[in-house]
Amino acid sequence: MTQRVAVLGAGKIGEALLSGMIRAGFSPTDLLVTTRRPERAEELRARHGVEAVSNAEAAKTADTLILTVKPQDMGALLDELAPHVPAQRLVISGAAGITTAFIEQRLAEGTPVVRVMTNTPAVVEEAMSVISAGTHATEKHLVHTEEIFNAVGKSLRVPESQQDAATALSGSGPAYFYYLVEAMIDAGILLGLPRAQAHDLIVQAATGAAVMLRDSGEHPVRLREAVTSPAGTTINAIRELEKHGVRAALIAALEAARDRSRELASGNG
Ligand SMILES: NC(=O)C1=CN([C@@H]2O[C@H](COP(=O)(O)OP(=O)(O)OC[C@H]3O[C@@H](n4cnc5c(N)ncnc54)[C@H](O)[C@@H]3O)[C@@H](O)[C@H]2O)C=CC1
Ligand SMILES: O=C(O)[C@@H]1CCC=N1
Repeated sequence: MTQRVAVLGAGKIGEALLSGMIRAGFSPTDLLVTTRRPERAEELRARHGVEAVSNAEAAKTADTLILTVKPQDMGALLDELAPHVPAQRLVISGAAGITTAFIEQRLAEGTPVVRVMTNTPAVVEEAMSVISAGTHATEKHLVHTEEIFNAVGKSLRVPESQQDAATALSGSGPAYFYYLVEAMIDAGILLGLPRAQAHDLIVQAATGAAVMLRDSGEHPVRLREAVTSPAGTTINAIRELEKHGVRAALIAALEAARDRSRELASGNG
């Protein structure tokens, strides 16, 4: 049986998911999107061949609803959807912080809800999507959610109590790496390299390091030790990183992201 999937609030994450699903073999005719602006709907139609409908129409006709609006917009969207979502529709939330309980309280009793935290590498099928079941979501609902999110990368099931931490690690994670790359490009400029060259050197170093982290089976400490020669260059850099508290800064940063995810649970921003 064909399953219709609707992406409600198709912005950056919604479109990344949509395009990944289509590349993975979902038919655009089985996909619906909703947007706030008509121009955005037209853009998505032109790029992906998907139909844009109202939120109420999506709720009535799709078997699975994926909500990819900002946490602060979730309450209003759920209020709009509530009269139209038939019992037993699978509702998947992709919003940071918003709990399955928040959604369950606003929809019909017994609605299966799944919470997912994915990330932007979905656009290159390298997402990490962290999945948790709400009160009424069954194994079948989790498997269906995995089918969707595995189209754009890897997935992992976790208890919902770990979602805020997962958001801090993998949801926001790409931003930390971009930030580090940006800072290292600046360092290249300081050392006298042209910007384009500094960019290429650091991006390739990052890509190589990422592939080794993923494929070598080695612990990151071992990989770093292999780069760090006695009385060599790398240890001088590491000493500066330690002196400036970079490890402690990263731990504090991720803790702050986790705390913000918890705050967003209220849906009030
Ligand atoms: N950007 C990221 O790296 C990640 C974002 N997320 C989560 O994904 C969600 C979306 O984030 P982005 O895609 O970055 O934001 P975005 O702003 O690009 O997309 C949200 C879209 O929802 C639309 N929208 C809002 N209310 C609507 C309504 N009532 N009906 C129809 N459309 C509506 C907005 O017009 C916008 O286009 C957020 O909840 C965020 O926490 C999750 C993982 C990573
Ligand atoms: O910054 C945010 O709130 C979203 C959620 C995870 C990544 N971006």
